[in-house]
Amino acid sequence: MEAKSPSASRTTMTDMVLPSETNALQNLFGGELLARMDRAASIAAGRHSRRITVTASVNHVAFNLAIPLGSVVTVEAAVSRAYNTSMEVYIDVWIEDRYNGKRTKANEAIYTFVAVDETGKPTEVPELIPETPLEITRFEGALRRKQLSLVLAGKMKPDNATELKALFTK
Ligand SMILES: CC(=O)SCCNC(=O)CCNC(=O)[C@H](O)C(C)(C)COP(=O)(O)OP(=O)(O)OC[C@H]1O[C@@H](n2cnc3c(N)ncnc32)[C@H](O)[C@@H]1OP(=O)(O)O
Repeated sequence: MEAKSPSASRTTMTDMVLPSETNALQNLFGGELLARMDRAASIAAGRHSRRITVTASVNHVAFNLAIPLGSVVTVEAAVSRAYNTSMEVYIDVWIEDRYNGKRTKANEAIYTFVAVDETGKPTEVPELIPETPLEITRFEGALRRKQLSLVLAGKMKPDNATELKALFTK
């Protein structure tokens, strides 16, 4: 399988915030944003693997900035690291100023997707080769995030999480 760069999976979805998608403060409801991020990340994982992909884990979400009703919201997702059958997908969320078009980063999230065959069995994905400094930073941090996710899910013994342990022993 030929290795791919993050740009091969980059997925950009732009939409606005409607009244039915807001909370009591008239800001975008968190669950609605999670769904938008999941859709963009699923497309990115599919573009990298050219397989059916399923969400295995939501590793991190930060709702840093409330997104008001009427905002133009852009969700950008790209695979940040690929393993055997799983892929980490990094998602950045931006809002756009109505008058000058300036973009502000509102949120970010990290999801794990697994490529599966028609029976739902995990199947191999191409290697990912990062190119830009940001892609390299995200690639390098991905293994400890995978180990943390597996430890929290009870799928890895903490003793085997070498990258994660290294964070505390440096
Ligand atoms: C787009 C959507 O919303 S899809 C709907 C929501 N998602 C789903 O329905 C998925 C339901 N879950 C499943 O089908 C299965 O649990 C799967 C396919 C995710 C994993 O199946 P498993 O039998 O556990 O497979 P297995 O243990 O071999 O793991 C497969 C890969 O996932 C990784 N993985 C599994 N769980 C996690 C986790 N919690 N965090 C990070 N990685 C994980 C494994 O490390 C492995 O990666 P690798 O092959 O790259 O090393």
